[in-house]
Amino acid sequence: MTREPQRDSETGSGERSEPRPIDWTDSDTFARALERVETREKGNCFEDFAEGDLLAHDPGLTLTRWGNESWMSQTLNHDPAYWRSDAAAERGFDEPPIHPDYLTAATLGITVEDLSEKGGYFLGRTDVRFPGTPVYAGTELRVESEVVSTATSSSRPEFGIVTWRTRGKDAATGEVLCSYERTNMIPRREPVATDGGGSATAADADGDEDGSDLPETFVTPTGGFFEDFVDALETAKGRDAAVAYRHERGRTQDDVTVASLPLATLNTAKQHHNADVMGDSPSGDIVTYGDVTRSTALGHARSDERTWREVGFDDEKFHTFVAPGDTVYAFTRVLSADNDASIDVAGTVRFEHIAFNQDDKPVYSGTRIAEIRKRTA
Ligand SMILES: C/C(=C\C(=O)SCCNC(=O)CCNC(=O)[C@H](O)C(C)(C)COP(=O)(O)OP(=O)(O)OC[C@H]1O[C@@H](n2cnc3c(N)ncnc32)[C@H](O)[C@@H]1OP(=O)(O)O)C(=O)O
Repeated sequence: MTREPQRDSETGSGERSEPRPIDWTDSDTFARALERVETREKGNCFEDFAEGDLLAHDPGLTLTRWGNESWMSQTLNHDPAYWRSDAAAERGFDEPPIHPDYLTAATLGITVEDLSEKGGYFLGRTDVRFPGTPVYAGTELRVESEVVSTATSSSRPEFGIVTWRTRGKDAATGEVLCSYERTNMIPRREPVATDGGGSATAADADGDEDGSDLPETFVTPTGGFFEDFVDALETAKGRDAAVAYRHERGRTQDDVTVASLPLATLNTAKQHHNADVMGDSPSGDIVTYGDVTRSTALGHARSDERTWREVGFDDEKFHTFVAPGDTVYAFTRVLSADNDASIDVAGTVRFEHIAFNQDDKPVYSGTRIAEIRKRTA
């Protein structure tokens, strides 16, 4: 069978001509080519975001038992209701559900490609709520974000600060399962002139560095039930005292926590899996996904309490990097305990949790509202 010769678009000769061969294995040739070609960039810069913009994120994710169990096991979250069907039934669940931590991490992971893949830093998050829980394995997640604000960073001219409101929805019903407001530092295409400001350090904000603004006494609850938190707060009341304690467990960061867990949530932030690029960054290495750090600290805290239900999280901040080899520990302060939970068998406790590293440096802080089981229930 004969075929019509295709016209060559460059020569018009009528003969098909292959592109000129290039020896890509010659390292000089290849290096010069890399210098001259354009890079097909990923992600958006600060200038690409404007207040009120709506973004529907393309990636979707089916929340699976495997994803949930990987996340929860690697971050030491062992609440039986998320692992055992009898414990789940006792808590009123049809089966072990998807944990709010994994739901939060998956909701955020899906957004990274559009919101923060360009780089920068996850600074903080607030108003994390779960209006649609319980969520079960098999639920398909769709996520959308709205730009709440954009601001110039006075201390870092090469970055801007962007806040988004994100909602993770059940793709089948449209019900909002998880929502929060998150703030990142995002690289600018063009640096701006700033006052060179620089904000106060944690030490400035917190008062004396030697800890002299600390209370005289720290009270530790005698157990993990709601009544134990009430009693400890009662003991501290009217004295120069706080209910605060550290948790014994630590989790050293490894390939699984630093790279595998974020990738399993479709989080494409190069911070977690591109050691080549991150070698030249301020951290000098890949860093742990903020949600892994936070879940790990919360896992340590939950191991010392009888959690009934997670209600929400506020004022979350990421203070410094966590890198492979670093160990994540946790410290908890109990802020209040009120008998106003959604169910009689539990009470509401508000905690402040600090994740810290092997050098006792805080890496994450945030407040948490959780319903804690009553001993008398
Ligand atoms: C997801 C995801 C990525 C990740 O998960 S990365 C891992 C988690 N995040 C981190 O490891 C970041 C840890 N933080 C740091 O290392 C430092 O905070 C950082 C980013 C190097 C900044 O250090 P600075 O000392 O420069 O910090 P400042 O406290 O002065 O903050 C710089 C400016 O940001 C403003 N800011 C800070 N926190 C918030 C906040 N929660 N909300 C709004 N604005 C905030 C602060 O006021 C400073 O503003 P200036 O105008 O003074 O510049 C992913 O990629 O999505």
